[in-house]
Amino acid sequence: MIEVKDIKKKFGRKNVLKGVSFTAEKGEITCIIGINGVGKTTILNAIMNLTPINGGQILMNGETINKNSYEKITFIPDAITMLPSMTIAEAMQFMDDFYDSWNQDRATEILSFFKLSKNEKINNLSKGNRAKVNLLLGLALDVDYLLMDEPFSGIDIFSREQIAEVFTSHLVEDRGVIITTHEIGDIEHLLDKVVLLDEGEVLTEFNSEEVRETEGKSVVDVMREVYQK
Ligand SMILES: Nc1ncnc2c1ncn2[C@@H]1O[C@H](COP(=O)(O)OP(=O)(O)OP(=O)(O)O)[C@@H](O)[C@H]1O
Repeated sequence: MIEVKDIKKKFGRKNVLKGVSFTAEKGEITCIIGINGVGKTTILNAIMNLTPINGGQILMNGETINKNSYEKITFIPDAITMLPSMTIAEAMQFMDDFYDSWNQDRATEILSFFKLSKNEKINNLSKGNRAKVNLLLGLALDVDYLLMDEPFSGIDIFSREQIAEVFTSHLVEDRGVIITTHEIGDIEHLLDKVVLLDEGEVLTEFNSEEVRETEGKSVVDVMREVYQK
């Protein structure tokens, strides 16, 4: 489990995170929802130790997150970080050379699932296909936790549907996934847990299935209630 406990982050005088807490379990998809600029990426960066925090704690399996923990987590940013002149095959080779946890069989499986041709240059890919390659490069690592920044943002409905399918497949089964989004749209059914952020604070954290069963409410219903207060 990843536990984010009362983390605080300031940029200059701006209090971006004012004491954010939530947990993300293995085998579940946790979604951090909030409008643009609310601090979603900052939370992921804090978990990855890419930005120093001004207070609070981040634990993984009960221990303060540390160098060893990062062998079990991967961060998939919202845009591909490989050189655009690389082919997909070259990007995969790069990952293979760089990471012990790279799983070539899984990469090949995702490649064919997305119907991507590995000789295509990243530069020449559509936005949707670039998002898929980005996802592939993260998903093919054998790690317990995947952090994904806006994996559905700005891509067409067909690519969204294909990416959504991956989230319900064995490719993420048993792993803990944290995704961020500012629009819940058609991904609601994928989520186990929802964390609603506003003005640097968590407004509520809930299990979407539970709320659906016990209160008959969708995630969007809860969002309307909480944000329109
Ligand atoms: N390195 C930085 N220096 C100064 N301010 C920053 C820095 N990084 C982020 N911020 C500010 O912190 C706030 C939160 O940014 P963040 O990128 O975490 O938001 P977000 O919720 O992920 O937004 P989006 O949905 O647009 O990606 C914003 O106001 C942003 O301008």
